[in-house]
Amino acid sequence: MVQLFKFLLKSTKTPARAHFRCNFLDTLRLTVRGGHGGNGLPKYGGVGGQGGCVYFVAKEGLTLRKVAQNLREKRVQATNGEDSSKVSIYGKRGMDQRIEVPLGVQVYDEQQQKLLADLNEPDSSCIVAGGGTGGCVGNNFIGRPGESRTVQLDLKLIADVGLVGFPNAGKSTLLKAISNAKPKIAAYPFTTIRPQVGTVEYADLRSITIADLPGLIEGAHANFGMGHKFLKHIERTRLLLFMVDIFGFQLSPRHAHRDCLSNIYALNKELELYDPELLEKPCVLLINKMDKEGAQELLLNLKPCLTDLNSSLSACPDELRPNRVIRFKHILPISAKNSGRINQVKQKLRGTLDELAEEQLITDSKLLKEQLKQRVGVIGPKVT
Ligand SMILES: Nc1nc2c(ncn2[C@@H]2O[C@H](COP(=O)(O)OP(=O)(O)OP(=O)(O)O)[C@@H](O)[C@H]2O)c(=O)[nH]1
Repeated sequence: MVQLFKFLLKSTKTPARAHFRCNFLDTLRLTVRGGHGGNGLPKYGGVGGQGGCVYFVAKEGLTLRKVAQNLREKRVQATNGEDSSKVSIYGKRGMDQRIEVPLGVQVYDEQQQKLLADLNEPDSSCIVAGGGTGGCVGNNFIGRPGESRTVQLDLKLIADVGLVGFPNAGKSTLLKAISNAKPKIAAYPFTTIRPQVGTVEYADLRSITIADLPGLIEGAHANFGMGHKFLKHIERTRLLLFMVDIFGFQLSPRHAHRDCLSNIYALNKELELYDPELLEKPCVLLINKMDKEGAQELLLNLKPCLTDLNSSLSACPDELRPNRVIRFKHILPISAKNSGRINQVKQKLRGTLDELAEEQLITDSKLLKEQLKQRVGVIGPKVT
């Protein structure tokens, strides 16, 4: 009986709505310190060992949560250099501290508000706290302290496609239908409370990654809802996939109902307010829930506006009107729930990404040719 009561009391202690707590960690603060330089030995001209340094290495498949679990104290210190001695005139160098961090991490110096490194290549590394120099003639044989700073690790997901849309548009349903991801789907807004990444596979064994970036609502730029907490992840995507509900969206009874066209402008505006450069990326628009009754009629009315979003801008409410309207490469009406036209979405995404890669290749080769020409101009025979 006592055991039963103990169990019941224990179970009531579990915080309510545990599934709402976001396990996704995308920032982490660490204090790092390089090792102190060892002291020299003036009598014999001995030099102290240099302090070890702290450095980060980017690794695929790691999460910031894992890093945080491994470094519970959030403090990393490299070991000190050894003092010079009669038996070892040159003191041993201190041991370096190697910290593996997830790929896509940006490292900021908290005090100086300065970007120290952008680790977006596998195995790329950066020294975040150098070791102090060992004692020698130059410093009166007194070892110097190592660098010390507080760094902020800011993780930005790297995905080919960024999926953006207001809550309940059907983003998770699409992600589930198109990729290997298993997101939670429900008929209420904010079901997805952290970014989800899925991989889409193609018959030629190539694959692309799609990140569902939730929490975007009208006014997110003014920090409404989750604000732009997750929108930062979009910066590293190559293609933006917008999704809207053909029937529009209403956040709550207190908010106005926005029709599909207003939602397209509202998404455009939110992204523009966050970073206008995002609108330079190739964009694809999906109009979802086409299986529902009345959807075809709505689409028919919407079609003239979709073909020229600029000319319909005058009908857009002032607060939603963007300065620059997105030019969508493709606009596809779909039904994510019934997998209607999902294959077409897959092909369009792949086609657009392939085109983008080709353009990049051409620009790169042009740049390379230009650099070669310049180099030949400097070291090659002079052309008269
Ligand atoms: N009829 C119909 N319903 C759909 C379709 N796609 C999604 N839904 C429904 O719309 C609701 C919301 O879908 P989600 O996939 O959770 O939407 P979401 O955009 O991920 O929503 P958040 O998690 O709030 O960001 C669910 O009840 C889905 O079953 C569709 O093509 N047709």
